[in-house]
Amino acid sequence: MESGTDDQKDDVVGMCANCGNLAKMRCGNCRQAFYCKRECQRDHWKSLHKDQCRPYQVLESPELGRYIVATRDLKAGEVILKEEPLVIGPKQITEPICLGCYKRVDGSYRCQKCHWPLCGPQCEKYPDHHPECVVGLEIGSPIDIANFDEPNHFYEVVFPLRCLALKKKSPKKYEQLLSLDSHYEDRKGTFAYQENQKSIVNMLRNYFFLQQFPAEDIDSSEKSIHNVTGIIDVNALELRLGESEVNGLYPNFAMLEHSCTPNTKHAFSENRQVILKAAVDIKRGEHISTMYTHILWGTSARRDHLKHSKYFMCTCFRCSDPTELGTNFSTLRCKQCDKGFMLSAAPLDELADWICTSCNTTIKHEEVTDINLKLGEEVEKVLEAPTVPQLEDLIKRHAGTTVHPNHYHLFVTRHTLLQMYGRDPTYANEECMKKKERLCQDFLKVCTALDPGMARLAPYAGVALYEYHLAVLSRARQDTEPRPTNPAELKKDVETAKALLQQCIKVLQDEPKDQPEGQLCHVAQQNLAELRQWEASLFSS
Ligand SMILES: C[S@@+](CC[C@H](N)C(=O)[O-])C[C@H]1O[C@@H](n2cnc3c(N)ncnc32)[C@H](O)[C@@H]1O
Repeated sequence: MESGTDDQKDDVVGMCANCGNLAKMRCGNCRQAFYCKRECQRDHWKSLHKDQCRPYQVLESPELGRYIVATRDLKAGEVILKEEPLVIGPKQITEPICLGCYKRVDGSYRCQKCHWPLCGPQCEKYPDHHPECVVGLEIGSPIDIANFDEPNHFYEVVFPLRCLALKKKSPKKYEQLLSLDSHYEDRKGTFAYQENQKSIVNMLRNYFFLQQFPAEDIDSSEKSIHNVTGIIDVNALELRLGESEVNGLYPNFAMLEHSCTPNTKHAFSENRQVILKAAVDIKRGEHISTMYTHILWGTSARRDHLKHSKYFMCTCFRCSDPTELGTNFSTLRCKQCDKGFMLSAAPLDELADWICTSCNTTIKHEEVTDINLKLGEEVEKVLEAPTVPQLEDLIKRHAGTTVHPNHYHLFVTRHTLLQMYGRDPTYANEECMKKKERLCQDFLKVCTALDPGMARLAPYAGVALYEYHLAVLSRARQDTEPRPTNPAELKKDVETAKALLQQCIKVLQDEPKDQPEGQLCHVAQQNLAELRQWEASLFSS
């Protein structure tokens, strides 16, 4: 059914998309197509517009290249885009997986034609597997995989090969793929380029003899292969499947620009369509963004990652603000005075000094990098086999002397600690549960400041909301034996626990059902039903 016409009246007129007459009405969904009358809209919807109607348009600027803006106001949760992948395949570094269904393999079955490990005969038939099967079959080079527990370098060629094979299989898709940004010139001579030369370009050309295939079927020049690996690195999306992670290229999604406070989130359907939703309300004309890097990294780590993997320096609102939206996610303590904090004097200049907010002492950026590296190493070591006393000690020591309590290295440490209180009976007493509650509150405040729409922090916030409800409930349960001493307080706690579970479910509802976050959402739903029953039994008479 076609979308309605736009009720928002403005004075803009255009040409009817159906008959070419002067028109004042617009399609209510995209606000781009004009119509002179309802019948024209209906006819145009059926003939063309149904496949083209979308609430955004692609624009271009010298700073961003192509990017996307909303053509009408979008509500949080609204679907902006649904799209099939052009091509899908293993990530560059992966343990051996089936090239048909992407489950882990143990080597007990090999494709009868090409000898790539698969799950069984049924997976030989998947069209995804066709390109490497044809190449393997024609050339007969051995697929020499013996260890099935560690990443294997053979898989590095599969995704680029599948991209190159589109030339013959689907020239239109190949054209779409080649229209994506590869940053070929920026990549030339870089470490990634040199590594790809060995592991992908030489492998495809010399081991799989790609040049022997007709040029009209497959591009096998060094430049073409590098170009395709650049397109993958710059544009591919990661899909988490049950047993593995794979990459997919989605050409419309690839037009989204990066922001460190993205206004969209995305998920994948069972048939691997990407579904992009607004994470917050987006106004007409606003840029629509996603996030290419890690939201829980500090500014210099994020910008460095974007510079080396996506070839641009981020200048977004969060990167430009030395306090990172008031969270102090990268802030250090001043070693000269005991009250000041050190912030970058110019966060968009990676070489800038850092300056104390209280005594104006400055330090060099190298010293900041050094402090972060050392703290990162310490945190990583403790998180290998964390205990409550170790985590408490680490946070107390560093929050008191080295970094701001919200510093990103301590933030992930807190996320582990808030889950540990209450699990181990030694750390489940009243005092520990109070600490758990406070930790969850502080953690969620930072989550909300960094990512108001929970575009990326949903898994973290979902866990914190769930743990917070556990802390509140543990207090509530203490007051029920043999009968509530303070029914008003008890009621308040039960209400709070219910609200936290509801929020947890809302935050996690789009998470994949086969991943821990999706499973936690299910547990929270069950807990909420049980809690309602308990509440009814408590206050029934
Ligand atoms: C996935 S592509 C996005 C589409 C791309 N602009 C195009 O025209 O094909 C990623 C590339 O877009 C550019 N880009 C994306 N977000 C940006 C941002 N916030 N600032 C500057 N450049 C950005 C960078 O060149 C980046 O490597």
